[in-house]
Amino acid sequence: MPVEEFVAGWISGAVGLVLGHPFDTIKVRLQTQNTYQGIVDCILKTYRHESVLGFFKGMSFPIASVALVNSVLFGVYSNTLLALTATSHQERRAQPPSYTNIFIAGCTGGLLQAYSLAPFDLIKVRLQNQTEPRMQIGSSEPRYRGPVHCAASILREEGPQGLFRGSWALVLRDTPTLGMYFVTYEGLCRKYTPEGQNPSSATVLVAGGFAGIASWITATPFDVIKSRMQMDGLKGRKYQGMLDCMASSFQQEGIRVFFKGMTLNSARAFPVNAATFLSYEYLLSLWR
Ligand SMILES: CN(C)C(=N)NCCC[C@H](N)C(=O)O
Repeated sequence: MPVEEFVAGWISGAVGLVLGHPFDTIKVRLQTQNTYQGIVDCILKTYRHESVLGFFKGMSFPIASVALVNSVLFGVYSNTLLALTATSHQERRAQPPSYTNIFIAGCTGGLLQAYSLAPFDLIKVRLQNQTEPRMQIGSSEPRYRGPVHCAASILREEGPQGLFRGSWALVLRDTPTLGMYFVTYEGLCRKYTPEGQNPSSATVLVAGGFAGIASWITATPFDVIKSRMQMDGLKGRKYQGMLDCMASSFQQEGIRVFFKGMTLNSARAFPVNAATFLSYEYLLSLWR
């Protein structure tokens, strides 16, 4: 089993994560709190109340976990393609796999990624939603003192299953959309690359960026439900389950609720995934 894909997936994921985290914090707050009037209002309030540090809340745990999560995604994707087509990453330019096989491999990577991501993502969302400014004498103490305290509190108060709250919505968000992510990336690379050659850096950047946008636009409805399910349980249970969360969100806020955070998801997706694919392809070319 080629391990380079796992390592390249880890490093490229970390690069993308740091670039995209401020967008992600604003998006999570807009999806789960109804106190903001829009993107600009949320950015201004976060900055005034919590300084620039507010945008980076909840980032330490994803940085630690991106090794696992992104290497699972890229490693499983590439090794599933190897099993389906008997071609390694290097051979795939000369013998391009079918889009059906790329889709199946992407969905498999997405499914396994979702399971490894679930507890880390839940802790990230809980920390991102803490709006108390850090280290100010006299200000109220945030509920969680950091990722480890957050994980321990969830385990104590909500049990081990509490760490997997929202994981069904996460699986539904990531499985089909990651199939689409790799199909879009490969499709654009092939369209703008002469046959048998490797795509240029510019092509990789653009194809990666658009793959990110396409997948995040389609992922947004389940992303909203996932974030709400993850916040449920903090102050008692509001939803009976995923379907109840979908129905009551729809009843209270209309169809618009499923598109909350879509603009930010798309704006974040381009730079994050352009950087992710560029570093992934670059690292694999170094080890060839
Ligand atoms: C639509 N979804 C869930 C994705 N495209 N996921 C792939 C993750 C890529 C990158 N780390 C990111 O956060 O955009």
